[in-house]
Order: sequence, then structure tokens, then C-alpha cells
Amino acid sequence: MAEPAAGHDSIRVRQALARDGFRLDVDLALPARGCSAVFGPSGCGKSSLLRCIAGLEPAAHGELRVAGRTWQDAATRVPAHRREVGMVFQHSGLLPHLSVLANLRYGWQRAGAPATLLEQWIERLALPPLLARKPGSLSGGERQRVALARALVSAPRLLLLDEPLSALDAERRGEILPFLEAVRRDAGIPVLYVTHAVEEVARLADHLVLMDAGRVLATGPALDVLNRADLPLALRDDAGVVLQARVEQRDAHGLLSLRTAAGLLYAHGPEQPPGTALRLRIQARDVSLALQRHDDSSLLNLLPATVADIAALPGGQVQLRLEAGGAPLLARISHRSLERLALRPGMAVWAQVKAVALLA
Ligand SMILES: Nc1ncnc2c1ncn2[C@@H]1O[C@H](COP(=O)(O)OP(=O)(O)OP(=O)(O)O)[C@@H](O)[C@H]1O
Repeated sequence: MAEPAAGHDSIRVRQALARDGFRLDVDLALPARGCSAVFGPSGCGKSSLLRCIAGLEPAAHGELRVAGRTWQDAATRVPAHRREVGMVFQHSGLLPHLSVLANLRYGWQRAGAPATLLEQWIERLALPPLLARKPGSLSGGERQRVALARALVSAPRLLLLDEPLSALDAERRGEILPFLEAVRRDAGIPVLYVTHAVEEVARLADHLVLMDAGRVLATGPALDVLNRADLPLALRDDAGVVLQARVEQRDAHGLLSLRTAAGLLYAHGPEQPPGTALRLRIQARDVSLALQRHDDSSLLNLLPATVADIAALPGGQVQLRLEAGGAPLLARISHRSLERLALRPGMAVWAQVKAVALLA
């Protein structure tokens, strides 16, 4: 395999780290812009990889180049405090005796960053009402917003986010995701985002690194990796595909019509102007199949598709990979339904998805 290239437009990470019963061994070239998600099961080495990049693992060997700067090679090892990374962890790590503003000023002053940066992130992360408060009086989501701002006002060259939402409940996660989207869009620096939530990958990632047991299983543009059928992702309970979609309109009841390569789809979601580009995740278990088009059911999303292949799953289920107008789809049905419809590769079917199963 060719060696990953290293240039001003890329992040080169070649790191090896041995611990008792665990070995991290990665060789990656990541884009030096946008959000690269690092995804994989618990204990696969995601946090260790971030710690290596931050310079917090003294035993790690290898090479690290970030946008033209060498942080580590055979002759060099830049110490952690000179790597100019911003980090946010699961818990905010704010200084409890200081106000929000003083926490932000602390990192900002140490970095000697411009005042506009401080003002910019206070505004973009909607922090003005919180500035006088102490971290202990904030909700978990508010604390993480402050932690994000604190990392960004130190003018880092790279932002490392280690499961920043995992201590929050689903509602709080939903509230903070738009702020993370703003960071990804406006920070102008690459973001490495460790998570084990597929929804966060689907929503935020431009690039995806899939890890298992200390190694990289797959890496590439996020949608390509998410939609691959040959990776463990496709066997998870929440397996699905992610489609690029464009908002056409929203009706009086809040139902969005979305244009995708698979066809027009209806989904629920917040008000978004026509033309807005977004990603739509369709889980395999939300897709049912019919041999004919049924307009007499409550199902709103009816897509003509062709069966590409069929894989048996444990527990009497099967997963079908479908082609729908050039877009991939997954459908998970019972083996009994497969036999009842006598489904085979190459057959034409109608893929049916409830609109309430889709969240735009
Ligand atoms: N400080 C440490 N000392 C010794 N072993 C460690 C240490 N930190 C992590 N490990 C081990 O290294 C391996 C990788 O851990 P790591 O935290 O990087 O995984 P992870 O993918 O981030 O997991 P999770 O999703 O559960 O946070 C695991 O086997 C873990 O037990």
C-alpha cells in the first residue's frame, strides 16, 4: 500500500504505542480541514490516538505532521504544551473557582490570541448570558459549550474532541450539535472528533476513521465509509445509510420534503430554508419492502429500488442491500418475509420508509 502523503493540506499520523494487552498501530493521512471522526468500539484506542497526537503519550513512537509542522519524527518531539492543540473531553475540566469569562480569558491570555477571537467564540457559542456564572452552576451542555470556546480561544492549529457529548442526554446532545456544526464550519482548523455515536458521525464528519483493536479498519470520506456494506458498521443494530439531501419545502405540519439521489423523501425536522443541504440517515430496520407500490397505506416514502445482495443476520433476520436511483439503501427484514416475497438479487422492489422514522 502506498504511504499516506504529508503536506500542508494534510495531517500525517503514524503512531505506535504498546501497553499491557493493547497495541496501537496506526498510519493515517487526514485532510487538514473539516471534521474527521474517529469511530470504533470501546477500548479500540480512539482516546489513545488523540492523546498521542496531543503529545500526552510519552511512549508513543512514530511521526506526526500537522499542516506542514512536524510535531514528531525520529529526531523531533515537540512537547505537549507547544503543540497548539485545543482539547475538549467528556467532562469539561473548567476551573471551578473561576467565572466562565475568567476560564475563557485564562486560555486566551496564555496563548496571546487576538481579542476578536475571544469575542467571536463567545458570540458564536451563545455564551454572553453565562459569562458571570461559575462552572458548577451550569448545565452539562452549557459547560461543554464553554469548554469548546475555551479550547478555541487559544487559537489552536488542531481541535481534538474526545466524546464531548457522551455525558449528555439525547435532548442536550441535540441542542449542542448545531454549535459543533458551527465550530466545524467556522473554526478554520481541522477537528478530530472521537465518538461512538453513529448519529454524530453522520451529522458532523467529513472524513471517517474506523478503528478496531488499535488499528485502522477503514478511512475515507465519511459518507463512503458509512455506506460501505463490508464493514462492522453494517452489522450493528442501528446499521443504515446516510444520503445527501436538499430541502425542497416544509408543509404546515412540519413535514419536510427532501430531494435525494434515491428520490423525494419526507422527513420530520426543524424549519430550514428551501435549498438547505443536509444529511439524512435511514436505518435498515426502518425500511420495509413490497413487490408493488402501495398508495393505500400510511407510508409516505416509497422508493423504487433493485435488490443488490442479501446477507443473513443472526436471529432469523436478513439485511438486503438495495440500489435506489444510484443511492444505496439497507433494509432489514425477517427471513420469513424474505421467503414469502421470494426476494432475490436483481429483483425490483419498493422500499418503504415511514416519515416519522426520519429526522432531518
Ligand atoms: N492510562 C492507561 N494505562 C493503561 N492502559 C490504558 C490506559 N488508558 C487506556 N488504556 C487501555 O488502552 C486501550 C485503549 O484505550 P482507549 O481509551 O484509547 O480506548 P477508546 O477506544 O477510547 O475506548 P472508549 O470508547 O471506551 O473510551 C484499552 O485496552 C484500555 O484499557
